[in-house]
Amino acid sequence: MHFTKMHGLGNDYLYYYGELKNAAVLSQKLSDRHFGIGSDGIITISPSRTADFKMRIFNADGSEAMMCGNGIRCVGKYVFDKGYTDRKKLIIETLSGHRELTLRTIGNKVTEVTVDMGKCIVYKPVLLATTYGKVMVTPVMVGNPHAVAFVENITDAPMDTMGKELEHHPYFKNGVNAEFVQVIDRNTIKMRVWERGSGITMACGTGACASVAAAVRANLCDKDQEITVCLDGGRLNIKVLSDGTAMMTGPAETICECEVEEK
Ligand SMILES: N[C@@H](CCC[C@H](N)C(=O)O)C(=O)O
Repeated sequence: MHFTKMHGLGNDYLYYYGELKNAAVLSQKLSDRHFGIGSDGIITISPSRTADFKMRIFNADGSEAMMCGNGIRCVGKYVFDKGYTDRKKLIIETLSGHRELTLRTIGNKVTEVTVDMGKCIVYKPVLLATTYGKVMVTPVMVGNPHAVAFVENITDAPMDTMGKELEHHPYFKNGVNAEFVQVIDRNTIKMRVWERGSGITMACGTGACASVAAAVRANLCDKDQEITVCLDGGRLNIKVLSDGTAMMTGPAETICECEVEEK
């Protein structure tokens, strides 16, 4: 089996062209950073009846996700760099609907991708009790569920305690991705994430959109403005438009090609 390991700001997945029958099991095995290749999960790419391509996302624990912001940029790079398309505007089918990509290239390689991430649905903040204390979170849907908590200092963010616990908090029936956000100024935020199904990752595209949407709701950032989101793995530019649509721009990179023998 042939996989291509790619990343968007260190959020790394193994990309496979075609359908995988045992994707959930393979994702758990291959994502293991000691006994596998090491990744935050597997993403499959295949032809679509309603769009240019279809993507499916499997977290490192084998659960299937509805959407992946860093992953969808890499899908754009994958299909263009490998010659599955020569178009620079693409529609990708995901479990949360269709998303439009605009590819930027240098030579014949994609370097950066802008994605229309669809509308972010921001809910009223809620105060949740955890073993580690109470936390105010803003629930946001970006095709997948997020809980955004604003903190004073991102370096002290309780990632593997409160973040981990929030993933399975009873308030979120299907689990949640937990983001801790420090607002630096009206154009810049810092964000760290505990991802549902994968744990701490270097970056999360949907999480970055959710964080900006929550910051706009709290009047900490402005809509229709490019906001820089600083993540452990680098920076993303996010703009939340007046109708709630998030536009995300960021890099996509290929790490290596991998041959896996099924045992
Ligand atoms: N890393 C992703 C999100 C991947 C899915 C997520 N863990 C979920 O279960 O919803 C991103 O860049 O958006």
